[in-house]
Amino acid sequence: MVLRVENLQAKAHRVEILHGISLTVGEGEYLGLIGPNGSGKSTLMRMMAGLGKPSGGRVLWQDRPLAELGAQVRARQIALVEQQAETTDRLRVREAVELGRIPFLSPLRGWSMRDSEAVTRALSAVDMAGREDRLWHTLSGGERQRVHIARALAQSPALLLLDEPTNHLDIRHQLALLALVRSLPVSRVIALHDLNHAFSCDRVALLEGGRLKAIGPPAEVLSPDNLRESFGVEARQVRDPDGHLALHFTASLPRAG
Ligand SMILES: Nc1ncnc2c1ncn2[C@@H]1O[C@H](COP(=O)(O)OP(=O)(O)OP(=O)(O)O)[C@@H](O)[C@H]1O
Repeated sequence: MVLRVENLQAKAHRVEILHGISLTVGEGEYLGLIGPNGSGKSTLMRMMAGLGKPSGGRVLWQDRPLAELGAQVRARQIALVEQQAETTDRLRVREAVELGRIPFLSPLRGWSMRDSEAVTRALSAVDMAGREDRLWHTLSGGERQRVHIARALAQSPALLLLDEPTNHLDIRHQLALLALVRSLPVSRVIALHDLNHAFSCDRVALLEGGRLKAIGPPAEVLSPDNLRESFGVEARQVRDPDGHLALHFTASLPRAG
């Protein structure tokens, strides 16, 4: 296992947001994170990246408290793509992706071919290779999202944390991105709103009200009971002709109380 979250609690403005979450991320595992709006997915992602201080519990990276690792060491291991990540206006696409290599540079180790190759590979992976000279402010929302992901890929992390990475992306780029993420030989945690995408994860963690309600194989966690209780929808699992599971949503339920 690469990452262990132990009884994690987090507060914002004295209000408790995460209430004692415990889970692990295995080596090479693809873990989906689902839950309704405000259930704590982004907060948990940030804590897993070592950003933000827990109000209780801890996060361990390969059995060492994440808080004890220096920022540079952490950045060589863990990359986070946040939901509304922004960057400076005058940056070009390639420059934005080159930022992912900063954790590897030092006075003794300057920019090398290896760094350039990592940047080129990352740009191709997100289908932005032909647009590397474009200025940031001229990019569409989806193109910006792809550049952010390329920056994280250029970081060559052992753990990639993606907070709703398909936001802003058209369907072709959504599918291409999810196929890419699935194929990466590293540990990955991905927050998803499209629950059908969660079926391709190794395991799925369901958050509700800052608590871990369920974690396990997608078909178990995406059960009609869990979806009714956590999301307030009626849904059933169906198999397509190729044998893949998908959710069929039939109704949204009135709020209880
Ligand atoms: N800086 C903050 N100050 C106050 N409240 C916050 C802050 N950050 C998060 N929260 C609250 O914490 C809760 C969890 O937020 P979080 O963004 O982690 O949820 P989420 O599951 O990622 O939501 P979404 O699906 O809408 O992106 C929400 O109720 C949110 O309003």
